Amino acid sequence: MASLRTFVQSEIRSSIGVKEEILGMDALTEEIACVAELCVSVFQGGNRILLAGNGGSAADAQHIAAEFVSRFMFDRPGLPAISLTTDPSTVTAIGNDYGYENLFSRQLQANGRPGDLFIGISTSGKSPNILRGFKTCHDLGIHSVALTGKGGIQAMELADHCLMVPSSSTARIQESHILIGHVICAIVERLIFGDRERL
Ligand SMILES: O=C(CO)[C@@H](O)[C@H](O)[C@H](O)[C@H](O)COP(=O)(O)O
Ligand SMILES: [Zn+2]
Repeated sequence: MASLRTFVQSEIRSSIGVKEEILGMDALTEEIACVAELCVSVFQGGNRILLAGNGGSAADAQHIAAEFVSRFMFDRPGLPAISLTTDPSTVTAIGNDYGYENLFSRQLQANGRPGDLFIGISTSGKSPNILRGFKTCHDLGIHSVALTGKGGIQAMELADHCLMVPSSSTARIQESHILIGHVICAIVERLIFGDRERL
């Protein structure tokens, strides 16, 4: 059996490989920039960004919301973003009373407003609670963005924008999702608060 160090190196190589592939995809890198501009117009219009995901992607949703509300690269006023995964009372009440598949659609209906933006993160692109979230956005006039992987055709069809990482590995997709999230935060922060010359 190969040494553990060889395994570590091959995992790192595989993660870099997916990111190299994204780097070469003009349509995807263009779409990432386009989603960042959408985030700017949502915030400048006085609206909010709502994020959601399951498992590791729930952590990514919280992580990105925190970058907006607190800070990313430099000090500036907070931007309104909320992760729909972080309130155990809400999560357990909806899960228990309405079913897990309604977890995000119910919260979007309760707290989303027309002009807000929902970022649904699903590596498979098949999680029912995320897909229902996109449908609810459509009904309520909420913009929607899917962060997904190669299999995320349904998510791509339901969301207004889709950032599809060219991989079928959950871990590799998640690693690229957080990279994409950070790039979007960096662009949004600079476009709203200055420092444009560094873009
Ligand atoms: O973090 C990981 C695997 O890296 C897991 O917790 C993973 O997020 C969970 O299995 C999720 O339920 C997967 O959901 P999705 O990304 O397919 O929507
Ligand atoms: Zn994980």
